[in-house]
Amino acid sequence: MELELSALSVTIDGAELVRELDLTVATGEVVGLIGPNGSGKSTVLRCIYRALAPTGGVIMIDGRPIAGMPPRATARSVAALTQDNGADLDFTVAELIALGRAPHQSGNRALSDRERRLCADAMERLELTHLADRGIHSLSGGERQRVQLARVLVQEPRILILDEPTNHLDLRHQVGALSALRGTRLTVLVVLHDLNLAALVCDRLAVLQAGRLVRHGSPAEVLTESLVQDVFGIETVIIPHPAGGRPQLLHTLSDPVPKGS
Ligand SMILES: Nc1ncnc2c1ncn2[C@@H]1O[C@H](COP(=O)(O)OP(=O)(O)OP(=O)(O)O)[C@@H](O)[C@H]1O
Repeated sequence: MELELSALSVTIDGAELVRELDLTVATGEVVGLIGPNGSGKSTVLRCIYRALAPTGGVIMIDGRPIAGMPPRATARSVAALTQDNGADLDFTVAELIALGRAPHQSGNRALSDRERRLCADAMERLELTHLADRGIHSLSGGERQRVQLARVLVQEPRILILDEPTNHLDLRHQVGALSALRGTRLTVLVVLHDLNLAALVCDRLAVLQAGRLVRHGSPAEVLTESLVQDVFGIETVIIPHPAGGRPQLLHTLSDPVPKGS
């Protein structure tokens, strides 16, 4: 399924949070949305999973505007892992993951054998099987984030919208989760702050600055030292990864201000 944003704009209380954004994510492509804090990344995602109505432009799935689709139909195609996925109720891990099947169910039907296998596979893939009966509120931040990832995977969406899906994960789980993402062959739009991981996992990157798309293209086209300086305001050295050649950033800390100055 293809996701297309055309002239997407969001204005709230006179502030233009997103301006005339054009972006297409082709079927099976992983596109990373990057940019500094407050540049509008989550606002764009919120429009796609319909938590926010854009004030201009159109969002289309396979050429059909989502604004006219029944919410349940959108929920069957689009799964979102957001910054505010916190579960209020103290579900167990197994129960919360099974909730991913809700858009496919009617009434209180029990999970089918296939659906139970799907949940068990997702728990295994994200190393959660041993936590199946634990309450969500007793988990660490990283464990909870892996549960939410398992929930969106069992939803079997065609399009995945992910807002910083790895920000609570340790390095091994970050690499594991993003490797799993590449293996899903889903259409993915993902916000990532770690530009090195974004360069490794994404087919293309789109850079937002103050609500505008300022650059998009392959990681090698986008991640240049001048772009990082202009958009993020830091000096960095960019080298090709020894395996595969994707750009990787080497940071330098600024000199500390001498004491007494
Ligand atoms: N409902 C709202 N009313 C007013 N301003 C808002 C609202 N929602 C978001 N904003 C502002 O819009 C800007 C973009 O917010 P957004 O959350 O999209 O940024 P972001 O790029 O995802 O940032 P971060 O990297 O910090 O998560 C921010 O300045 C934010 O304060």
